Amino acid sequence: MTASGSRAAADPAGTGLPIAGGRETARELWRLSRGHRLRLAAVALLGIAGTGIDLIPPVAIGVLVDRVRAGTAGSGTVLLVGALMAVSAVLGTACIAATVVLAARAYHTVLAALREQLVDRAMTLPRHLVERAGTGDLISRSSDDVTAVADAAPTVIPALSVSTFSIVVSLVGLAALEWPYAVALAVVLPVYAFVMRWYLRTGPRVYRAERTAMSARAQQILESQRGYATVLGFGLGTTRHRAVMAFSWAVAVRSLRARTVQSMLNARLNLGECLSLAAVLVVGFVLIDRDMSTVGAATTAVLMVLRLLGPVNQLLFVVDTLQSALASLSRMIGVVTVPVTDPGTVSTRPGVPAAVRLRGVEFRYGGGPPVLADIDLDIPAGGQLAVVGRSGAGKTTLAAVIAGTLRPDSGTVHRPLRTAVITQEVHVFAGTLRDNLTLAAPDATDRDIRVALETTGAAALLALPDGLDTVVGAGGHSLTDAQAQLLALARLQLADSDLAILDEATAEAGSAHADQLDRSAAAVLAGRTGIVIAHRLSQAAACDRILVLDRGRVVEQGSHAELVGAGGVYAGLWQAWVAGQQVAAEGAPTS
Ligand SMILES: Nc1ncnc2c1ncn2[C@@H]1O[C@H](COP(=O)(O)OP(=O)(O)OP(=O)(O)O)[C@@H](O)[C@H]1O
Repeated sequence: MTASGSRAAADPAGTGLPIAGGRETARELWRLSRGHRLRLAAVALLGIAGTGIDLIPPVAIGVLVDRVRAGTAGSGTVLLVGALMAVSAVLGTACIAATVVLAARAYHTVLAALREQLVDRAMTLPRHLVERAGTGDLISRSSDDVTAVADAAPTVIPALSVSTFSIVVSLVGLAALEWPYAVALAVVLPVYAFVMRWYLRTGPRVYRAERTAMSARAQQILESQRGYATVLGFGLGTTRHRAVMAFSWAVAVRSLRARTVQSMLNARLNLGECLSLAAVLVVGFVLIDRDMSTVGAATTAVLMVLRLLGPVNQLLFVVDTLQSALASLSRMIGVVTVPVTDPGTVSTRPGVPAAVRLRGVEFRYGGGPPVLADIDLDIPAGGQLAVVGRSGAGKTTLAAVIAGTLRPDSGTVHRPLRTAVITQEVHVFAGTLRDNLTLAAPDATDRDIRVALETTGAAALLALPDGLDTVVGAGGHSLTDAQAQLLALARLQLADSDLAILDEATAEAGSAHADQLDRSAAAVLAGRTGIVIAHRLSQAAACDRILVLDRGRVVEQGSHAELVGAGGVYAGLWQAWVAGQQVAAEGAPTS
């Protein structure tokens, strides 16, 4: 249990889910912004206009200073300057507010689309990928990372856009005033560039380490909860507690490092601020001394720089949150951009869409020994194959490889595009009986549902307290195992897939319901290609062909009669099963 979590922490790139690179993240964001690009152009225009208007007060104050010094400032001048400042404050604020609102609309929509895609993709990720990375990683990406990006967006995006516009517009304004002022500021800018460079090198690494540690901790807690019975059964409480403590401590250490880096950023920003003001003041003094600038112009320059310091600091300050959000964003996009399937290994057979064909299939769990080897298999459209074998022979793995939830390490799998699987763990979703039945057939009418229930011998489900409106699953009416199996079979009937894979679909049945479930399974399989992972050999006998697996290899193949006649492995299993049935019948109470 501990292994997967510690591997994810030690080597996130090797065993975790993929993390998108900078280019991939930018490409995906650009793709997601489709439909909002006009709005983004409006954001840019309004931002430039707003920050431009913001320069009016420094210029007006500079003019006022010069007039006062020259003794030409009357009450009219003061009133005019005041009016200009008031108008610019109203207009500038309106423009910036519109920029922020428009940008917020754009990022909320883009983030919602990204979150939707993340959930969609998370549901269909290849199982081997999730098993290797650990579910904790996936949960952390769809919770912690989504929260980190959603929390950061309202502060980062306005700060980023307003700061960028302010810097550009102020530099142009300073150059228009007297070019040496712009040069003085430009000379100090490398200090900020240095701070930014240091931060970009340190920040992402520190934040990624913090998030990875959080993922590993989530995985530990999740595994302790899932394996609660085992933990109690083997008295592993203290060991698990220590493991969770160790992973929590790793989070604390990395969080401390992240906060230290943040404090160092603050100190360097203060240094940049002092240098900027000093540079403009010195240049102003020299220019005034040589009659190249007025005191009013120097005042304007200092006010512009003071106005600029806020946005610059804000920009560098949010780089912190921006880095953290970008790290989360690249983890979210890493999931979204996992390729949907590997077309080279699992695909539909051209010309025979409902047939199944496997050639040279080999499968290993996590690089271990082969669990399936040299599997060649043909099921014609409409044919039905039973897979039998001892426990651990590889039957479930074969079903998952054919269904496409596991990808073979080598060989090819052709299967119908529309494939549905029923596993032993039938999940009843919280919701009405109707919702549960129409999961894979959202357009089905109540009439379709009734027909499917009758065909599969599950009409008894209609007798639940509120019929199709009965709320089942967590918090609702609880179904027996046999009822849940019937529901799954009726759901599969409604989905009307070309290939149905029943993996131990009747294994949970109590003996009283076994015959009913066998009949229901036969009704579902009628008219479509079917694969039955048969533990009850009566199911195998009803199929056209039987495939016998032993330690991942096909050891026999043929019809029931052929295999019984051949006297091999299947014949032995059949004799043992028939004998077991007779003993059970003799031991059964007579009525
Ligand atoms: N997730 C997994 N990781 C590693 N090994 C696994 C995993 N799942 C199954 N195995 C191993 O693969 C082999 C085949 O397992 P599989 O469940 O496919 O057999 P099976 O024939 O369906 O067994 P059963 O009838 O008991 O369900 C077994 O040795 C099993 O321990």
